[in-house]
Amino acid sequence: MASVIAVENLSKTYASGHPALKNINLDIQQGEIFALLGPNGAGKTTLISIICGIVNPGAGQVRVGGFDIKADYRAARSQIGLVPQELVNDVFETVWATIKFSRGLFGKKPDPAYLERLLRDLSLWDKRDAKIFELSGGMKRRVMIAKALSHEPSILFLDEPTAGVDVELRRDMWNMVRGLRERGVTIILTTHYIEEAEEMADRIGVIRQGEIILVEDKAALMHKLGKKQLTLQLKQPLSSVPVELAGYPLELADEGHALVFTFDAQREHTGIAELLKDLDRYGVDFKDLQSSQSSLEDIFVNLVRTRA
Ligand SMILES: Nc1ncnc2c1ncn2[C@@H]1O[C@H](COP(=O)(O)OP(=O)(O)OP(=O)(O)O)[C@@H](O)[C@H]1O
Repeated sequence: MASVIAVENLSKTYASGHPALKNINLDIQQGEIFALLGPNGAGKTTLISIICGIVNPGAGQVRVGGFDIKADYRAARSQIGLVPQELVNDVFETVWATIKFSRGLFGKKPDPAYLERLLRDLSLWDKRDAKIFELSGGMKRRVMIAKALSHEPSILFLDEPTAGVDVELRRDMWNMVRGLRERGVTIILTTHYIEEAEEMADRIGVIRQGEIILVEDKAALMHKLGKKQLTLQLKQPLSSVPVELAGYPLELADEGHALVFTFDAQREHTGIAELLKDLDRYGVDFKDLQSSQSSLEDIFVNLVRTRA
């Protein structure tokens, strides 16, 4: 697959002297949904802002659709739609005027049919003649999305798209993102919500203190790092793991009422059969058992913690 965004050796130090990005290398593939995950202050917005030409890059090179963001700014920028974290709208304009104007900014020919479809998709058609200040917060956010898509970009950036939005809007957004992807639009989203990355992304990048510490196919990431746990509800509580079972990765939980065995689900030999035999041999009886797969959240927390 062709890469639509190529970031090479990108570093950024703000005037304050803060190194926000350190030698970032990243390729975004055409048509993928890429989730950039990272804690507060990791550099997500800085990276997006540089790619979109809002913040000056320091060292390094960024190409969008083959165009250098500095030398060919207009060509690069016209391919991008950006939904920023904060709401920025001229509040006295109508919804319709706002998106019509935004399209015009990119030198695109008027296309009322396209804009109508856009507003309908975002459940804003009924509000087309309303002024922005008359809208609810969620509707204003929808207008931001409509604005970002008004010039039919092939790449859409969503910076924390669902921070503070209700369940319904979040679901609508996810549906919209999937619909856009089906039409070949490349989507890059930043998020704190790991469930969002888990639900939406094809690939996940983790950024921490200005460095990309991991880029991986979501499925491969979960496959590679995902551990499974077997939880046994004990008939009699234990005060400690019996010494005879010390060789197993076991932990007590639920105040001694449960025994948790962590294993690698990818290995052929999980050790479960031996464990169950040994539990029987050493008289540890259980009344129930269940297994669970670690979520991307567990993986992410572990990753950030182990690198800290
Ligand atoms: N204009 C600026 N001047 C100086 N420092 C800045 C500026 N903008 C951001 N920073 C700093 O750069 C670092 C990265 O900030 P950035 O906004 O890119 O992080 P983020 O990952 O988007 O965080 P969040 O999840 O909180 O939005 C932070 O330490 C921040 O304080």
